[in-house]
Amino acid sequence: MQVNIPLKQVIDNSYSITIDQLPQIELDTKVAIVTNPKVAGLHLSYLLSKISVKELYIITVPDGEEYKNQASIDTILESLFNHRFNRKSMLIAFGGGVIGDMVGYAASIYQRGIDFIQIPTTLLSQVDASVGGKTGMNNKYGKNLVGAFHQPKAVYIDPHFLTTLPSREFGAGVAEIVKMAVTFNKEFFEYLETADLKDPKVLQEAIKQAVETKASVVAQDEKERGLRAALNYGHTFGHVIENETQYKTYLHGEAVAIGIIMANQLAIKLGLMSEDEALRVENVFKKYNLPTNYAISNTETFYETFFLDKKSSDANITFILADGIGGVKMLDDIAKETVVSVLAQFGAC
Ligand SMILES: NC(=O)c1ccc[n+]([C@@H]2O[C@H](COP(=O)([O-])OP(=O)(O)OC[C@H]3O[C@@H](n4cnc5c(N)ncnc54)[C@H](O)[C@@H]3O)[C@@H](O)[C@H]2O)c1
Ligand SMILES: O=C(O)C(=O)C[C@@H](O)[C@H](O)[C@H](O)COP(=O)(O)O
Ligand SMILES: [Zn+2]
Repeated sequence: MQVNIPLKQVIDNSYSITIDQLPQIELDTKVAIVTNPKVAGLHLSYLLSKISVKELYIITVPDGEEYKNQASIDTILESLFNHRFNRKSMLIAFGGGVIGDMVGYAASIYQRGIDFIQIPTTLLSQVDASVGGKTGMNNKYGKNLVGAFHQPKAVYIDPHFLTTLPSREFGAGVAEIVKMAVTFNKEFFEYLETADLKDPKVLQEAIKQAVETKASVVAQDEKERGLRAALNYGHTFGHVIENETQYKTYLHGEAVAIGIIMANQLAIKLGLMSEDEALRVENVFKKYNLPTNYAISNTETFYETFFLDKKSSDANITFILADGIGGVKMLDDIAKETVVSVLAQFGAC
C-alpha cells in the first residue's frame, strides 16, 4: 500500500510521509545514517541495499532513553564536523523515537540547520515520533526539555522493520495509537477495541490512521500554540513517571499508557468522561499488556514535577483530558486539591 500524506501547506516546508516498502533512496550529497548498534545489527544491511549517495557515513550512538542526552548529540556533531558536513548534507535518522528525536535536534543546530530524513523502525516512531518535527533530548531536569521544531524532508515508514520488534515495544506504540484515537477519532477507537493489531494488514491500517491524525493536527498547529497540545494527552502524567523512574522502569509508551489512565480518572472527576469509557480505554491497553497502574509515593512531589512540563506556566498546569471518547479538552484551571485527590488513588498499589 502506498500512502502519501503531505502535511498541508500551512507548514512552509511540507513533506510527504510514505507508508510502504522502503523505496530506493538516491541523493547527490554527503549523507550520514545515524543509528544505534541494535538497529544497525538488525536492519542496516537492508537500508544500505536501498541507498545510493555521493558519500556515506554511519554514526552510532548508544541504545536507550538514558542516552537521549547531550553526550549523544555531541557524538553526532563531532562526527559531522570531522567529516566536513555542510549545509547541503543530509542526515538519516534510522531507529526508534530516541534516534529520531536526537537526529532531528542535531540536524536543527548543526550549522544552524541541515536537512534530515526519518526512517522510523519502531511502531511508536512510525505512528508518532517521526512525524511533526518535534526534536530534542532529555537532561537532569526532565524529559525533552531541550530541543527544537525542525521538520524532516521526508518520512519513510516501512512496516517490515516491525517484524523484529519485541512485544513490549509493540505495546508502547499501541499506547500512542490509542492516544490519537481517544482524542480525535471515535470510530478509530471503536475499530481498535475489536481489532487485532498483530495482524499485519490491520496494523498497516492503524498506522495509516494514526499518521493521518497526527499529520492533520501538526498541519494546523506546527509549533504547539494550541491544538497540538492535545497530542500530549497522557504525557503530563507520563513524563513525571518517566522522570521519577529515571527512564529505567517504563518505556515511553508504557508511561503514556499509565498517564492516560490517570488523566482519565481526572476527566471522570470533572464529569468529562464516564467510568465505562475509561474502562474501555483500559481494556485496549490490557489487550497489549500495557501497564495501567503506578504507585505514587509522594503526591506533592508528583504534583510539583508537573511544573517542569513545557505546557505549564508560572502558576498553571495545563491538563489534556479526554472529552468522552473522540474529543479533547485542555484545562489550565483545575484546582490542585482535585488533581492531588486523583493522584492519591494511585498511591497504594
Ligand atoms: N518527536 C515526537 O513527536 C515524539 C513522539 C513520541 C515519542 N517520542 C520520543 O520517542 C522516544 C520513544 O521512542 P521508541 O518507543 O521508538 O523508543 P526507542 O527509540 O528507545 O526504541 C525502542 C527500542 O527498540 C529498539 N528497536 C528499534 N527498532 C527496532 C526494530 N525494528 N526491531 C527491534 N528493536 C528495535 C531500539 O534500539 C530500542 O532498544 C521517547 O524518547 C519519546 O520521548 C517523540
Ligand atoms: O508531537 C507531539 O506534539 C507530541 O506531543 C507527541 C508525543 O507523543 C511525544 O512524546 C512528544 O515528544 C512529547 O512532547 P513534549 O513537548 O511533551 O516533550
Ligand atoms: Zn509520546
